[in-house]
Amino acid sequence: QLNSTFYATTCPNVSTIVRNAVQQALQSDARIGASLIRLHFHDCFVDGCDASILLDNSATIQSEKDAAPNTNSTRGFDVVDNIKTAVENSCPGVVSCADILALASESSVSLSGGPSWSVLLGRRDSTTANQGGANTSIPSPVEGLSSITSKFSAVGLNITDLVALSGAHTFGRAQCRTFINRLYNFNGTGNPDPTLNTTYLATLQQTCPQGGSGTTLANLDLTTQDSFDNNYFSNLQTNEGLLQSDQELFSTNGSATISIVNSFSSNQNTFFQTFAQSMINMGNISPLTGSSGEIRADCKKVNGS
Ligand code: HEM
Ligand SMILES: [Ca+2]
Ligand SMILES: [Ca+2]
Repeated sequence: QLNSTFYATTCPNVSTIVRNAVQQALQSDARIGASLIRLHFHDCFVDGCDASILLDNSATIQSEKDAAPNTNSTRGFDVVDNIKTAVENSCPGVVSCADILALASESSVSLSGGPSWSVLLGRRDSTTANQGGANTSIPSPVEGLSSITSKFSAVGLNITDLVALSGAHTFGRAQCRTFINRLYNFNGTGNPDPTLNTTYLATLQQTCPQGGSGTTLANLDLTTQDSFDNNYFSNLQTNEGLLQSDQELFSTNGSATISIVNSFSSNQNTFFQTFAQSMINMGNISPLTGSSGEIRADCKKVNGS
C-alpha cells in the first residue's frame, strides 16, 4: 500500500532534499552511500522497514545498534540525522525516518553511477526495537548460502532478489574480521578457502595479517570501490568475491544463483533493472502504514521519550 506520490502535497521536494543531503555527505565521505543503503537493509530485515534500527538505547529500548551484525559496523546515523533535519526544516512532522532510509538508499545508488528508481513511500516509524530479531534475522557472511536463502525467503525475497541485492557489495568496505575465516584456516582445514583467487588471497593476507587488527578495512569490490556497477559479479567469476557469502553465490556447485550471477555480469542493464525492482521488494517488507506507528520527530527516539 506504499506509493510514489505519498508526499506529493505534504512534502513535494522530499526526494530532492534527501538527494542533496546525500550528495553533500558524499563529498567528505566516499563510503557514506554504501553505509546508508546497508542501514535500510538491516532495518527492513528486522520487523520490516520501520526505522527500528535507528532507535538508541533508552529505558524501554534495547537498541538494534548493539546487535551483533550492527555493532562497530553500521554507520551513517549522523548523516541520517542531518537528512532528517533538512527534511523537517521544509516539512515538519511529515516524513518518516523509514522513508528517509528508502530515499537515501536510492540517492546513494544513483549518485554512485547506479540505477534510479521511483521510491515507494508512506512507511511510518516503529515505537519499538528488536535487538534479538536483529541478531537472528540479518544474514551472517559465514552461515552458508542455504541459510541465507532461508532468511531472504522469510521476508518474502527470492533467489533473484538475493543475488541482485548482494550486488550492493559493488561499493563500500568490510572489516578483516568478517572474512578472515577464508584467509588462513578455512573451516578448520588449515588452508585458505579454495574458492579464493590466489593473487587476491595474497593481497588480502597482507591487508589482514594473522593476529592483526580485525577492524582494518578492505574494499568489497576490488576493481571499482566506490562506483555502483556490475563488477561485483565479474569479480565472483574470477574468484575475487570478498565475503564467503559473496563467493558462494557463484561457487556453490549446482546452485541456481550461478546463472543469475552470469547474467548480471554479462549485462549491466539487466543487473540495474533487477536491482531496482529488488530494492522495491525489500522496501515493501511489512511497512507500518495508516495510523500504525508514528512519524518520529527525532529518528533516534520514540516521540515523547
Ligand atoms: C546476502 C547477505 C549479506 C551478507 C551476509 C552481508 C554481509 C556484510 C558484511 C559482513 C559487511 C561488512 C560489515 C563490516 O565489516 O563492518 C557488509 C557490508 C555492506 N553490505 Fe552487506 N551483506 C549482505 C547483503 C547486503 C544487502 C542486501 C545489501 C543492500 C542492499 C548490502 C549492502 C552492504 C553495503 C553497501 C556494505 C558496505 C557498507 C559500508 O561500507 O559501510 N549487503 N555486508
Ligand atoms: Ca526494522
Ligand atoms: Ca563497483
